[in-house]
Formats: sequence, C-alpha cells, structure tokens
Amino acid sequence: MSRALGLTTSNTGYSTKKVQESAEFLKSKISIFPKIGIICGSGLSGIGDLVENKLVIKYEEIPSFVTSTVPGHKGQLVFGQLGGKDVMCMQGRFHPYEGYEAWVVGFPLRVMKLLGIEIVLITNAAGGINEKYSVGDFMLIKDHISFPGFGGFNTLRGHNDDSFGPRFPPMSDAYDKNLRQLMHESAKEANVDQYMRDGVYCQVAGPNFETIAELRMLRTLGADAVGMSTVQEVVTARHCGIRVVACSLVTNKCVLDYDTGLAPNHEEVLQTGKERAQAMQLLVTCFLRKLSLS
Ligand SMILES: O=P(O)(O)O[C@@H]1C[C@H](O)[C@@H](CO)O1
Ligand SMILES: Nc1nc2[nH]cnc2c(=O)[nH]1
Repeated sequence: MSRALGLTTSNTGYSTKKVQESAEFLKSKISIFPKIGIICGSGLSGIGDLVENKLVIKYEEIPSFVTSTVPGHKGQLVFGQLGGKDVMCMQGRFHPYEGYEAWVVGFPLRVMKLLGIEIVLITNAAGGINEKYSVGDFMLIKDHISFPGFGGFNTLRGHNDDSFGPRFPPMSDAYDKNLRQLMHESAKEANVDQYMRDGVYCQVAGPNFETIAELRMLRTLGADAVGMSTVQEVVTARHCGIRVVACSLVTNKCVLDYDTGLAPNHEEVLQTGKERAQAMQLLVTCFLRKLSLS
C-alpha cells in the first residue's frame, strides 16, 4: 500500500506520533526555527520562490506527508527568509478532492505547531461570487462557510488530543483582526489597496466547479468567493492556537447567469495566478516586513 493510501484509509483522526515524527524529521534538517508559516494557493507558489537562503524539502521525504497532485502545487516545503522574517512556506497544499481525509489535509498545521509556528498566512485561488469583485482582486478572508465541514468533513473529527487544543474550539475569531488590519496597511504600502476586498470564503468539496443554481444559493447565503481548500487548515491552526490571516486571489468571476456560454477552468485559475503573482508577492512581503513578532 502506498504511503498516500495508508493515510487516506481507515484513519479517523490525527496520530500524535505521526505529527511528532514529521516535526522531528524537519527539526533535524533546519537550524533556524521560523514563527511564520505560509501556504501558497493554486498558481501562487511564486511566493515561495522569493524566499532567500532556501532550504527545500520535498513532501515525499517528510514522514507522513502525502503528495500534492494538483498542477500549480509544487509539493515542497521551503525554509528561509522573506520580508526580513524567517518563514516556512508550503509550496502546495492538500485538498479534500484529492482523496485525502480531513485530518490529512490539516496535518501540516500540527507539524507547524510543533516547530514553533505562531502565525500562518494562507493564500488560495477562488471564484468571485460578489458581483462587485473583478478578476485579479484580492479578498482578505473575514469569515468562512464550509460545506464539507457541515457534512462532517472536519479535521478535528475523532480523538481529541488535548495537548493541541480543546474538544470544542470556537471559530468566531478564526481570522485574526489585528493581522487583517496589518494586511490592509500592507496593501496600501504595496499600492494594491484598490484591489483589496474583505469577504466571506465558502469552501465546497470540488473538484467540479459549481452549477449556476449552486452559485446562486451561495450568493444568497452570504458567500463572496468560493474555493476548494483553506478551511481544514484554518480549523487545525486555530484549534492549536496558531493565528491566521488568509487571502484569496479572485482568479475568475463565477458565472451566475444562464446562456452566457462561459465556464471556469483550472488553466484560467493558474493564468490569473501568474498575472497577479507579482502583486501578491509584494503584498505578502510588505506584510511580513511590517509584522512584529513577540
Ligand atoms: O489550492 P487552491 O484553493 O488555491 O486551489 C483552487 C481550488 C482548486 O484546487 C483549484 C481550482 O482551479 O484552485
Ligand atoms: N469551487 C471553486 N474553486 C475555485 N478556485 C478558483 N476558482 C474557483 C471557482 O470558481 N470555484
């Protein structure tokens, strides 16, 4: 059985031993312990390319890490410096639609916790539902709705390891107010504030894009953008006390009308990522420069 299959079947929750093994492996490779984690969304791995004095570790080498199977996700960890801060950057994430259990998707966040990460900056590619949004906008996530979560696809399902966090963690403060404020200030400094929105991210399971009726429903429910990731990472991070700031790149406008003949596709998502890579990198770098760590 492959490692990936070993993690996707018959497990109903995190194995603390596996988290510790991964963390110990990484500790044996690094000499500087960053306090900031970064997760690159689809087409946004350029953030990791900017890291200086890189130490790159492929996911295949890390015990209990699975592989990134999606184009636009490199599948490696990058340690080094960005914006004057030590960072640990995931170039590639794990998505539920790849067949991974919820806890597998959130697993790297627990490893981050054991390595001493205090803040995680999460990015993703998302479809814009809010009619005021344009392709290329950034949406600072202020809250989320998770359909997989409502359906029981939750990283915290199963045994609760109290050493990480409580059985019933709140999520009303999932997206850190002060970090969001700092991101807005960074957007001004990076001269991208005209593209900056605040909104609600809605996670769906994917991998198919939404029907028009589904998108109309999501709009009615208050979703501003829709994507297929992020929430398992956020829930895992918040459970163990890692502060979260998350930003979507609106890679496509969701089609909410019949008869337009328009349809989203992954190539368009990656293309927008490419076109907006520099702006996103500038925003992230400015944010890191302004961030003061305890
Ligand atoms: O990893 P993210 O959430 O950035 O990727 C989005 C959602 C799907 O994986 C993909 C669809 O094109 O982009
Ligand atoms: N579900 C979903 N995910 C996306 N990721 C990027 N664009 C989209 C979209 O339109 N829908």
